[in-house]
This record gives sequence, C-alpha cells and structure tokens, in this order.
Amino acid sequence: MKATTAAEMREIDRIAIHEYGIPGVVLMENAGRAVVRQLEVLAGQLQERRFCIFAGKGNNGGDGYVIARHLANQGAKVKVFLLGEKAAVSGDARINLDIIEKMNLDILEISSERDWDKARVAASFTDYIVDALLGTGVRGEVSGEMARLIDMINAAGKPVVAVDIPSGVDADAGRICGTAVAAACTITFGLPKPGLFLYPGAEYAGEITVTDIGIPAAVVAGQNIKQNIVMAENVRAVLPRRNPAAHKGTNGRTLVIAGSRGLSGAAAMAAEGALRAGAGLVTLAAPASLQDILATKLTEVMTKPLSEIDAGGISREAVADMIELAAGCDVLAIGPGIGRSEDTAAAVRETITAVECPLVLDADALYVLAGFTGLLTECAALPVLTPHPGEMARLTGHSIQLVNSDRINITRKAAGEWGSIVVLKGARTVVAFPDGEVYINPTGNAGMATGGTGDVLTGVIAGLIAQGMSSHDAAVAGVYIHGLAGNIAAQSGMVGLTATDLLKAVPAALYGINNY
Ligand SMILES: NC(=O)C1=CN([C@@H]2O[C@H](COP(=O)(O)OP(=O)(O)OC[C@H]3O[C@@H](n4cnc5c(N)ncnc54)[C@H](O)[C@@H]3O)[C@@H](O)[C@H]2O)[C@@H](O)CC1
Ligand SMILES: [K+]
Repeated sequence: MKATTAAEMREIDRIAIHEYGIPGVVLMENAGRAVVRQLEVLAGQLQERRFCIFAGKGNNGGDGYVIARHLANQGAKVKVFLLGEKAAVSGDARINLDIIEKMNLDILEISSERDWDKARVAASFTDYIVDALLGTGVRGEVSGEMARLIDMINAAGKPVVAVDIPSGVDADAGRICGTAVAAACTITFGLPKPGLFLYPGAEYAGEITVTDIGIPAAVVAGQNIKQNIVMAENVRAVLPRRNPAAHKGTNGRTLVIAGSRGLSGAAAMAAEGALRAGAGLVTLAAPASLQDILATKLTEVMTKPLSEIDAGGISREAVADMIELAAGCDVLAIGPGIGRSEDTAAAVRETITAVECPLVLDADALYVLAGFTGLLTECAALPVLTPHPGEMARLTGHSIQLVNSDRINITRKAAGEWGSIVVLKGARTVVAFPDGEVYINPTGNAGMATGGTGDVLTGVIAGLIAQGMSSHDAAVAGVYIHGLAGNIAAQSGMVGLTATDLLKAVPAALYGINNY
C-alpha cells in the first residue's frame, strides 16, 4: 500500500479539487463521514454517547465540524472546542463551522482560563474525544496554547480518535513536534502517512484505519509515490510457490560465511534462518576451529572450514575458498559474527567484489565497509545490506539519533549512493532501493530487540533469494516474514522472546501468509 508525505497529499488534494473539479467541501464531507462511521463501530451506537471535539483553525478542524454535525444528527451529545477565534476559520472549514453554528451546537472558543476549565471538565466527563486540532498542516514545533491543549487531552484519560493524524505527529517521519495527542485510533484519509507507522508516531496513532474520501484513483496513480507500507498480500504475491515435486536441490543453495572464535551463535542463527525460510541446502563456512562446535549446534546445515588467523577470524588465505564455495551457490550471506580484524576485513572486501551470486551483507561485513562503500557498486548483483541504526550511523557518519529520526530519507539516500538495497533494522524496519522506492515494514514487536534476531533476518532474506526470489522482493518479504514470526513467537510472551523462538516461528509466519 502506498503512503504519502504531507506535501504529496496536499498535491493530491489540489489536483482532485482544481483539476478534477471535486469541491473541497465534498472531500471534507467524505472525510468527516468516514470518521463518524468508525466512531459508530467504536462506540457501538452513537445515540446519547458523549463526544468532545477539539478543532483547530485549519481543514483538520473543518473535518471536526463535519463530524460534529453527523454525530449530533444521530443523537449523540456533542461539544465542540475551538482553539482560537471563529473569525480565524476560513474556506471549507468555515462553511462547516457556519453550519454547526446554525444548528446551535455547543461550540466554545477556548480563550479565558474559565474556558480552559470548561474544556478540562468536559474532556474528563466525555465518552470519547475527537482530535481535529492539527492534521498534515502542522509546521515546526507545537508550543504554547496548542501544546497545553494537547497535554490536557492526553491527561483526560479518555479514548481519543485522531482525525487523519494525531495532532503534533509529523506525517512524514513520525517525529513528535514537541508534544502530540496519544490516540486510541487514527482514521487517515486517502492514503496512509508514513509518520503513522514510524516510531514514535506509530505509538501515538494507535489502531490505523485508512479510509477513502473520493479522490480519483488516477490522481494517486499519477503521483509516482515512492513510500510503501508492506502488506501480507504484497508478500504473498512474490513468495515462491513450492513445486509439489520439489527436492532439496530445487530450493536453492545458500552459502553463509559467518562466525569467529566466541561468536558461533550468530553464524548458526543466520544459517538456520535460511533453512527456516525454506532454502533447500545451506552451507555454513566458518573458521576451522569452530567446526566442532557448529557441527554440534546444527544438524541440517553443512559446514565448511575456512583458513583462520590466530585470533580465530577468517584469514585472507580463505578468499579463494570462499569464492569457490560461492560459485556453487545461489546466494551468499556474509558477516554475522565474523569479527573485525584487519585480515578478516580485507578478506570480506575481496570476496564480495569477486563473487557472482547475489549478496546479503550484515553485521561485521558492514563494519568493514565503513570508508569502502564505493566497493558496493562493484558487486556483481545489487547487494542487500542489513544495518541496525548503529551500523548505519557508522556507515553514513550520522548520529544514531539522526538515523532513527529520519529513517526513510537516510535509508533512501544510502541506497542511492551505494547502489544497494538497504534494510535499516529497528522499529520500524525500512527497506530502500536505489531508485528511491521505500518500504516500511509494519510487523514485529519490541520483544525482538534481543541478540541474534538480526542474524535470523540475514538468513531469512538469503534463504528467500536462494529459492529464486529477486533480492528486491526477498528484502521486503524477508523483513515482513521475520516480523510476523516475531509476532507469532510473542503470543507466548513478548519479554524473554529469543532468536531461537523467532527461528521456530518462521514456518508458521510463511504459512500465515501463503497457507502452506
Ligand atoms: N481539501 C483538503 O485539502 C482536505 C483536507 N483535509 C483535512 O485537512 C487537513 C490539512 O489541513 P490544513 O492544510 O488546513 O492543515 P491543518 O488543519 O492540519 O493545520 C493547519 C492549522 O494549524 C496551524 N498550525 C500549524 N502548525 C502549528 C503548530 N506547530 N502549532 C500550532 N498551530 C499550528 C496553522 O496555523 C493552521 O491554522 C488534513 O490533515 C485533513 O484532516 C480533509 O478535509 C480532506 C480534504
Ligand atoms: K488530528
């Protein structure tokens, strides 16, 4: 499903109104009605239910007046609070404010301290609060009276329904503009906004409903929108269908190069991740001294010893073997637990530019690419990189905080510059392609913030590529499946979830998407 930035949505609205001739009040009417339908579902019935509608001066407030009219018509008890003066309301919002004034609805401009008291009392005795203060038109930071009102709404402790986007959440990046309304649910118009899915915005949005407001589909199609929310049907459409007569050879060969002394777990997790994603044959190449321990850990994975340095990491002498092993495989995943010695770093850099098969680069393979990202364009196939925010920060030279606050743009820019598919892990995982297309993954949970889950993801993506999926599809599908497996594993407890639980849940996640 496509997701629009605030600027794109404004342009879509403009074209719908000015080029297609759909009056703005019609769109506003559709938007307001869609919220009322959702409120009815939420409240069971509208008659006699109490609603406080907090409206701003813009079109988001305008939606609020439409909502007020329909709620009142259906017998609900409605109070409207306007932050600012009625005289400041214009355009379509003004039309709808005038209507509810003529209907003699209870409308209060909040200005004196007495008004604030009235608003606070009403909010604490209402059944539901409708947040129509700020929508996609929010600019800069929220402060002063607006911030005070948002904090008051949050303090009321009532279920809040946000109109389009919780007031104070930045639609594009999910940033909190100083303060924001914490909603139980958000009804968003036309297309979802990335900020509803990215954290911290996602936490404030609650349950998200995307609703049609009558914008012609051609307007959206003509916009070349490059943000997407990954949906189960997108993944279903690209997952390989297993041939009933399949044998292990038909489901691809995965090579995992991973591990160093003391870091055998990461290697095992990545190799098993590939198997759990359905890969036919998985070979784990690791430093020779890890062979015994890996052979004990892994039953179904073949292991190959690599020449190693004294410290227990892959040595440069292993490069020829690694290239030869990769030549017999459909994909190479490299990096988990390999360590950061200079020898290993050089071996990794030489190998990834020499092999012909698709690549998944993770963990220490990313560490050793800092300062060498130019090598990525020398890889035979578009590589998939799976950095966590710390690795991304190191590779880009940004702070971790900046990486997390602008996940879409930073990942998109990195993918373009490195000519790679970049998977920025963490809540929410973002996948970007060099052409600027970006996918936000909605699956996963906080229980997955534990050691080894990233190694599993590397294996899952590689395992999907091995089965014939393109690196593009495998990166997007891989993060979705990985997150879904996390959600399935979390059903028996989110805290204490381990990467092993996640591994075991991957087949159930696949089954949930594909039904087999
Ligand atoms: N015709 C359209 O464009 C449609 C717009 N719709 C609604 O309109 C919204 C967008 O409307 P607008 O563009 O009028 O913008 P908003 O209504 O989201 O916000 C604009 C208002 O907020 C104030 N404001 C902005 N940043 C602020 C801050 N940091 N602190 C305090 N006040 C701030 C502005 O001064 C202005 O009064 C959408 O989110 C949606 O709810 C829907 O009615 C559908 C049709
Ligand atoms: K809002």
